[in-house]
Amino acid sequence: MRFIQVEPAGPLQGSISIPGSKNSSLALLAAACLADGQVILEGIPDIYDVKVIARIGDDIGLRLQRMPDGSMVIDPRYIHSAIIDPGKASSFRASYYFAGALLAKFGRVTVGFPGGDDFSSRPIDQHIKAFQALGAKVIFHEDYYVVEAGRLQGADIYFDTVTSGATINSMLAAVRAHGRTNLYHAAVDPEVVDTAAFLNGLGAKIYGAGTDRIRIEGVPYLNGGYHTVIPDRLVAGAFLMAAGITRGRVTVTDVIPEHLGSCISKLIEAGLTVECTESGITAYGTDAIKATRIRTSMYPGFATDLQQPMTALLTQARGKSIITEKVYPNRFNHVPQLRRMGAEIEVRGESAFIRGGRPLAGNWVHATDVRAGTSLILAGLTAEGCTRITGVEHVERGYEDVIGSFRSLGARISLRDTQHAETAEEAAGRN
Ligand SMILES: CC(=O)N[C@H]1[C@@H](OP(=O)(O)OP(=O)(O)OC[C@H]2O[C@@H](n3ccc(=O)[nH]c3=O)[C@H](O)[C@@H]2O)O[C@H](CO)[C@@H](O)[C@@H]1O
Ligand SMILES: C=C(OP(=O)(O)O)C(=O)O
Repeated sequence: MRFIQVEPAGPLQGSISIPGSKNSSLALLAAACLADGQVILEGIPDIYDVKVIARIGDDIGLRLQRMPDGSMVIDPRYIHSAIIDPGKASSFRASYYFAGALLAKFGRVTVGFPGGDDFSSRPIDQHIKAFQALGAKVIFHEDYYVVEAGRLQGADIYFDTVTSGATINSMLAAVRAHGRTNLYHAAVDPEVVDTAAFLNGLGAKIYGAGTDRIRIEGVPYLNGGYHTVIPDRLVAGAFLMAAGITRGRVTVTDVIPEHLGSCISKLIEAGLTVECTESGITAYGTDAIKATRIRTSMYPGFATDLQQPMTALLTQARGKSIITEKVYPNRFNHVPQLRRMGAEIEVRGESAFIRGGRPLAGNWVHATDVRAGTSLILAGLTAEGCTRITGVEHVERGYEDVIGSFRSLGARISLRDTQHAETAEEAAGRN
């Protein structure tokens, strides 16, 4: 069994370039299916979820090629099937985008139910409602669903809740529908804006992305094109928090600081000094991290995906912090693991009450999901002794070269295997 080993190494220092956003990339790769020509995407991270999409591509005829410069060339012209294998679909969340993206071209799409991080119920009722509003019929089976439509017809769609996934999926389905679609109560996340920008670059007519009302005028075809994915604000935020928990100094480069507005503001509230340039952010840790209160919400609020590393940081803040999880009220799987390291955290309802300022101690802990993994790595960076984190596959869903990145900042972190409890470097040295 693989595990990540983290040992104390003092303050993290240095600068790190942030890869493309996981959540945007997953939407863009599915959106590329809508094109009628070749697409080049720059900045797609090398993560597990992207590898699964490549395997889905092999099944359905979507050609994906990683070039030596890291860009991805995607050719959707040879797609011959709109059946997404349930096993592959359920191994990540964003498989639902294939439903929206393939519907207009094929008229019938079969997709397994979405997987991804399992921290509570994650309904897709708003995706279904949008497909139905556009004239599609949705049929549910035990481990997959079928969406079919003779011809998609533009419609007015009022979301019952703000959802980035359903907003993006509705854009995908509506972009080649007949006539106008209006999305009301739409999510304003950067990933929504990025997907709209990509599609508009191919010739789509999407207006208002980034506001809560998006208008889409359907077009009969889309060209090929080129696009660079936005940087991963969630990876960037976690590195800034790592500066905080180790009392170090970390600069994240190639980011869009505006995407991290609520995160930066909370880090300052917690006592960190944060400096921004046009495309970089530097966080300076402090010996006196302050307790604070967080309520997660959809963008531009404090992201639920940054809640877990922030929980780790607040274990080191003197006093009582309260984190209230409004997006996924049960998303506290990291808390029992942090408690195994000595953190004093109590979860009541949708809130975690943290009595901070206690030293943490290394232990065997399990990453139940991608951000739980980051939370535990951060905790391990400040803990006494050795922290060993299992569930590496979850971390790999969201982070490209997590080991190399933290090491470049001075962390003592390695990927190991219980079967051969030595690192690749140690093995190389031995031979
Ligand atoms: C692949 C991807 O991009 N994942 C992100 C996406 O997930 P995901 O797309 O699943 O999240 P959404 O933005 O859709 O969810 C936001 C809220 O809407 C609710 N909801 C959503 C859809 C629906 O049909 N019905 C419904 O009630 C959810 O339960 C949640 O409370 O946004 C989440 C919220 O920022 C992030 O944590 C995930 O990292
Ligand atoms: C919840 C997350 O991912 P997914 O929606 O892909 O499960 C995440 O990235 O934190």
